[in-house]
Amino acid sequence: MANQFIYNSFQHSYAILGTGALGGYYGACLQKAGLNVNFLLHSDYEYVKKHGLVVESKNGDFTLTQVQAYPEANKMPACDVVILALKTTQNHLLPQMLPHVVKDNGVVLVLQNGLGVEDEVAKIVGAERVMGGLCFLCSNKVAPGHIRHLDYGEIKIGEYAANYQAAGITNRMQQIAADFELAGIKMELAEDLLLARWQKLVWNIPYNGLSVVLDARTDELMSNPDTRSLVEELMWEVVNGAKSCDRIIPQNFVETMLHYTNKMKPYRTSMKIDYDEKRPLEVETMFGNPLRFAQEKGANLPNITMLYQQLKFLDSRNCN
Ligand SMILES: NC(=O)C1=CN([C@@H]2O[C@H](COP(=O)(O)OP(=O)(O)OC[C@H]3O[C@@H](n4cnc5c(N)ncnc54)[C@H](OP(=O)(O)O)[C@@H]3O)[C@@H](O)[C@H]2O)C=CC1
Ligand SMILES: CC(C)(CO)C(=O)C(=O)O
Repeated sequence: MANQFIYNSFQHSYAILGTGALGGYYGACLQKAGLNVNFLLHSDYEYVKKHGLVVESKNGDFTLTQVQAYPEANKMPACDVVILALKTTQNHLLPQMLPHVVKDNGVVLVLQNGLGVEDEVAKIVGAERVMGGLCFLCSNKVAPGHIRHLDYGEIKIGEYAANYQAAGITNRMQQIAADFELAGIKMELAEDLLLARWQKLVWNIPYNGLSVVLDARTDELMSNPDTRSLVEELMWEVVNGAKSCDRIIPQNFVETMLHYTNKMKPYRTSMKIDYDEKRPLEVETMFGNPLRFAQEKGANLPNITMLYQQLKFLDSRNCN
């Protein structure tokens, strides 16, 4: 809902850990709106330091000729909000990166896909300094310092509490949402982060997984009756996984996700892009962790288990 949040005159400082498709897009939008944003770069640090960031977007292209770019997290200033936008396959770096870059009263906002990352981050910075967010975004990094935003962009954020207990709506969530809304990003507040994460998996588990295993785009998976029914079966298994964790995904949610994907432009999922580029897949956070959460509650998810095993095989062969 546009302008839902009253803007607080105190503006947060932001750190973007991972200036790629997602972090580069949201970070650039925040800077363009006048916020203080610090970017952690990797392979294109020198390039971005010199030339800035280019964003091609369906909402209008823009260039930031100067950005506060850093080659290492421990050279960044401590910030109010640290946006975690690395691929989850790089999360082993977090114990070195996070303690320095988040202020004592700051917060790490995990914008990665999957499940269970907030638990890991809480072990490093404490549960009271963790929030999560689900991004309904189609964006790619297409060249050094060059982000292409293809579609959507809404973010649903939720507070984290130990063991993913529902934590309700807080003042700081509203303040962060106000910053993003100022930057033109549509925001939603979730009372229950675990439910929101399971709901996002209703999309990610079938499409990210099948796109790799079957070498297919979303439109191909939807137009063939066999794969269309496989997608739906996987979605219902995710709904069952959520149920095992006492989270009820409404019946019509599966229909909504199928309809949403039918309306999407043909899309190569991020996992498929990673596979094609021979990068490691986010298989543990997107498949392994949801399976482990459900298994701990005694639930058996056979189709997702099979997809997980196939993806692990493909991933290990692809990266060797
Ligand atoms: N892209 C999208 O539309 C969406 C993405 N997501 C999720 O967001 C997360 C990020 O994905 P996405 O932005 O697509 O991924 P990208 O690969 O585009 O971005 C990740 C960035 O992290 C950087 N990076 C890698 N290693 C390091 C390091 N050691 N130090 C600093 N930076 C590093 C990479 O730099 P370099 O390239 O130079 O190595 C890259 O720019 C994932 O969990 C994804 O599933 C969720 C919804 C939509
Ligand atoms: C559904 C989609 C494609 C965009 O909202 C997405 O969330 C993803 O690629 O992870």
